[in-house]
Amino acid sequence: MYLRSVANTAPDPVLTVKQVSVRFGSRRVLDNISLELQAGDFVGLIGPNGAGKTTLLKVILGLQPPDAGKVEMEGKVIHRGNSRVGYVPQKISLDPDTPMSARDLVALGLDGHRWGIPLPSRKRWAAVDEALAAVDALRYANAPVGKLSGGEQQRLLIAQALLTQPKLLLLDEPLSNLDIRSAHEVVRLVSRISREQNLAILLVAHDMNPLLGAMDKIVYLAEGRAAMGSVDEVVQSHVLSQLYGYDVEVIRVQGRILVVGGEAPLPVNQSISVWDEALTHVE
Ligand SMILES: Nc1ncnc2c1ncn2[C@@H]1O[C@H](COP(=O)(O)OP(=O)(O)OP(=O)(O)O)[C@@H](O)[C@H]1O
Repeated sequence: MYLRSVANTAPDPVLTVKQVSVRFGSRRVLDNISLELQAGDFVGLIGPNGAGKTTLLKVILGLQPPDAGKVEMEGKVIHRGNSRVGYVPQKISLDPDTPMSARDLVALGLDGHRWGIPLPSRKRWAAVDEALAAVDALRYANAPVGKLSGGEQQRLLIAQALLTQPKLLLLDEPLSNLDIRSAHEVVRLVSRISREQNLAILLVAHDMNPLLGAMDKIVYLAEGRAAMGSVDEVVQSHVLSQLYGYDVEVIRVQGRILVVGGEAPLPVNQSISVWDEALTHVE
């Protein structure tokens, strides 16, 4: 009886991905992927180029129907345009002369929404300013967006995605094009928002290093397969070798993690890409 009542009160995970597979032609890009995110989880979705990270985000957003499996938000099958899912796509480049203030850019998060019932003006701007405050961007709210740094622009895009008060925030490569310092600032910001708003966050990156110590869990994707757990559980030579399908080695140097390819019985360009990643890490 006790066990039953505990089971009944356990909240549904915010996001459940169940045995999802996606094929493009004869190529299986996602192969039986399962993962769960609870409220407040900050999870890094890590993997080399072409591993299927963006495809997985598209499945979660309802933009890419899976060939097998399903995705649920709080126990209900997801649908396209769910206002409870915030999404920041891969970096949009803003023309330096874009005639728009930072505040206006964030406000597009309200106007662009499919349920966009216009809020009374005062409420609307209060919501925009709240989102700007959440990402520490109020001080440049009136600045022209095109003149802001990459890190500042990234904060605005996150603020825009927060406007619909999502339960789940998907960030596709928000750290690419940022220098190390700005990347760490964005990671700290995202980690804080996740805690303060009890928001589940899935952040895509090809380099896990800026996220070490900040993410609660990692989902490592390679060759269409995924392993989820703590960094210590997942980022081990034998776990990653199983995902890649050939021997890779995990090396820890001065607090950084390198994944290097060993004898790869795969096309040369794929093994080189693993080495490239390692070389990028040591730069
Ligand atoms: N609509 C599509 N039709 C055919 N192939 C596709 C399609 N979308 C993606 N792919 C292929 O699926 C693979 C995974 O792509 P995806 O963009 O999901 O990878 P990724 O891990 O996000 O890579 P990156 O880090 O380079 O952005 C790639 O080989 C890509 O070319």
